[in-house]
Amino acid sequence: MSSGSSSPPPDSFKDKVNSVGKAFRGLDLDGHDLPPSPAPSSPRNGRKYALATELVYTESTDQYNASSVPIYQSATFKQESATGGGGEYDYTRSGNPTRTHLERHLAKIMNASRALVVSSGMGALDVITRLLRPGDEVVTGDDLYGGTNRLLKYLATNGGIIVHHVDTTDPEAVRKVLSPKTAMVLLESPTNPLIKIADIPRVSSITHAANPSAIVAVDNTMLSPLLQNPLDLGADIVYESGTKYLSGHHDLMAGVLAVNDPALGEKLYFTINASGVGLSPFDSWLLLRGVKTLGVRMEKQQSNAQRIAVFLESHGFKVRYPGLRSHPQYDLHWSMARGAGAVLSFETGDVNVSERIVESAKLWAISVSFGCVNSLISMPCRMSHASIDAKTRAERALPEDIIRLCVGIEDVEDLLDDLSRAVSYSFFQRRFGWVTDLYGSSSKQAL
Ligand SMILES: Cc1ncc(COP(=O)(O)O)c(C=O)c1O
Ligand SMILES: N[C@@H](CCSC[C@H](N)C(=O)O)C(=O)O
Repeated sequence: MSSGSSSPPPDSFKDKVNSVGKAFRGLDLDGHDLPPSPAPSSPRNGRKYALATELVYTESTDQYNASSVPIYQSATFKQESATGGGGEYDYTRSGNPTRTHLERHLAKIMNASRALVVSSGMGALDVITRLLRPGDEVVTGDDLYGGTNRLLKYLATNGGIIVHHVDTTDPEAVRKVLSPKTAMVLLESPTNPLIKIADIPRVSSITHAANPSAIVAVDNTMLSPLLQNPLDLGADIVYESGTKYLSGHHDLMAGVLAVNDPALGEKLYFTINASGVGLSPFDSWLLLRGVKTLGVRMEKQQSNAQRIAVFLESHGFKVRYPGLRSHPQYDLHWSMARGAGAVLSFETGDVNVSERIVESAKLWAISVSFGCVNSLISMPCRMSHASIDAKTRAERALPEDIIRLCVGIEDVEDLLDDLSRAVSYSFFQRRFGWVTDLYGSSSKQAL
């Protein structure tokens, strides 16, 4: 149902689900939904195997060859002398063996010479923004995660940084605001939640041409290193929220930064040590454990997401997902990435209907975040992006009725069945408001 439409979707949702299901099982959707040739992964930094293998494979550094790297739950490390002689570590804020093991593993997967892990995705962005000085200019998107927007707004208000929000799907729009004062271009691709795609190679090259010292930083949270490696596409820094796909179970908060320039890596490390945001040993261990299953999780999450996107689109909804040919930047996306991820959004044309859908779905938890094994449903304008004020949301054309789905690894028929019932019920309710108890009486808690 595209924005503004008022007619409800067809009644026989379950039948439609089944017919879409049959078609998809045969992967017979006129080639619409399979990428022609996904961007290749370019193995570097000693990687010997395919990425899915490298995710699992880690060299043991443990004296007992433990299969699972130990959690060095120690704040301090004894030294051999008072004059600085001693081991590699002195204090966990400065470095910890469990964290180092994770960082080396991530550097390999992210095609980086150095990766660093911190206490959250926002912590990673904060470390990056410490590279800025008052008077510097930042160019970024007009669709951004709400927390990113909030931190940039804070820096613009309190830190003397000038922030330009432009449509980063248009490299010319970026070029127009570049100046000798541009210190950073900050991209999300795909964006959260409008799933807009930036041409990372093009934006990187025009940025570096305009100002060789400007840094291109890319937030890769929406895809993970399994599906896209921005450092290979011209970016100087890639960062992501490890809270999402990398960990995959919503049981920790983490942020990851990766670079290929050693001097830049040192600057970032300096801030992490100076400000004390390095990831704890236990969370480092948990994240390492999560990363090992990224390949299988992502495979299932993406195939589920594809089915759901096709289903919604086949019922007339405006669906934003780079796995659909209808995505306006489908070819660009697949020239940079090896998958579409498992986050999609769609509009209903009516905020109340959207709210009803979100609240009626039982299997889909109403929750912020994404990349987790269980499926989530949310209304960004009320939740993850509520910190962007309503006026700004309207100026940036963020639809109030937009629903974001973050698809997990459940049985896809269950997900489709639950979603289609929630959708049918909500449109039915809008049309015949006097029927109140057909479906909504069983709350999520009843599950
Ligand atoms: C695209 C994106 N970047 C960064 C973040 C920040 O990550 P974290 O919640 O781990 O701080 C989030 C979500 O929170 C996000 O969606
Ligand atoms: N209350 C939090 C909301 C976190 S949103 C998390 C995630 N990035 C998402 O997009 O769902 C906040 O204000 O930061």
